[in-house]
Amino acid sequence: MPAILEIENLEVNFRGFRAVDGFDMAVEEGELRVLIGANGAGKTTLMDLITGRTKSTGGKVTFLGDNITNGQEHKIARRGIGRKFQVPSVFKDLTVRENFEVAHTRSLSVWRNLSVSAKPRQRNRQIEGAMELTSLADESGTFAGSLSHGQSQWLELGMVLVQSPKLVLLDEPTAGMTALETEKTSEIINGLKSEHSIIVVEHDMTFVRSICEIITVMHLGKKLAEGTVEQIENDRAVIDAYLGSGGITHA
Ligand SMILES: Nc1ncnc2c1ncn2[C@@H]1O[C@H](COP(=O)(O)OP(=O)(O)OP(=O)(O)O)[C@@H](O)[C@H]1O
Repeated sequence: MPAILEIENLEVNFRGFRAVDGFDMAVEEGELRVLIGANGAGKTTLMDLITGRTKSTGGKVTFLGDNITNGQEHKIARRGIGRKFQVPSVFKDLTVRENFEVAHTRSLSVWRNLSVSAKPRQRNRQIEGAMELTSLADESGTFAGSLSHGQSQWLELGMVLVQSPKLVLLDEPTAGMTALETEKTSEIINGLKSEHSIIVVEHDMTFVRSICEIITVMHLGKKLAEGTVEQIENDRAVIDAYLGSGGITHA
C-alpha cells in the first residue's frame, strides 16, 4: 500500500521551543492510525502542521505524493484533508440534515472550480450515507442545538465525511463523552475503516484498543514508539515516558 501521508523530520520552533522536533510518520492508504502522547507532547501542533494552520520550520509533509509542507490551510483542505476539531462547531439553529447540506455545499465550491456540478440525487446519496455512518439518520429533522454532546460530535464528524476527504484527522473524538457514547463512537469509527484513511488523536486507551491497528506515540515533539497496542503497552520507553501521568492506561 502506498503512503497517503508521509511526514519527514518535521519541526516547528516556537521562539526556541521545538513543540514538534524531527518527527517522522507514514500513514498508508486505508489505514487507521492512532496518535497518543502525554499532555504537551505536540499532537495538536502536529495536526496544525499537517493542515497548514501552523507553519513548520523544518522537514516535509507529503500527501498523495505531493509536497504540501506549509501550504495554505484552505488549499490543503481542498486537496482532501478533513479535520474534526475537539469542540464541535455545528449550526445549532439548523437541523441535522441542513447542517449536512451546508457542509456538502462547502465541498461543492471546490468542485465548482473544476466545473463539475453535483447532481441532486448524488448529493442526497452522499448526505444520507454520511447520516447513516454517523447514526444520525433518525435525527435528520432535529435541530442541532437539541442534540446530545455525543450526537453533536458525530454530526461534526459527518459534516467532515460528507466533503469526501481522502484523509480524516480526528482530534480527541471521545472528549467529554459518556461511556455509551464512547462505545458508539468506536462503532462509527470502525465503520469508516478501509473506506477512509484516518488519524485519531486520543487519550482514552480503552477507546484506542477498540479501534486501533497501529499506534504512534509522541513524546516531547518526537516519535517515541510505533506498533500494535500490545507492543506499545509493553514498550519500556513508553512506560517510562508516561510515569508520573499515571501510566499509559490513564494517558
Ligand atoms: N503557538 C505556540 N507558541 C508556543 N508554544 C506553543 C504554541 N503552540 C503549542 N505550544 C506548546 O507546544 C507544546 C505542545 O502542545 P500541543 O498542544 O501540541 O500538545 P498536545 O500533545 O496536543 O497536548 P494535549 O494532549 O494537552 O492537547 C506545549 O508545551 C504547548 O504549550
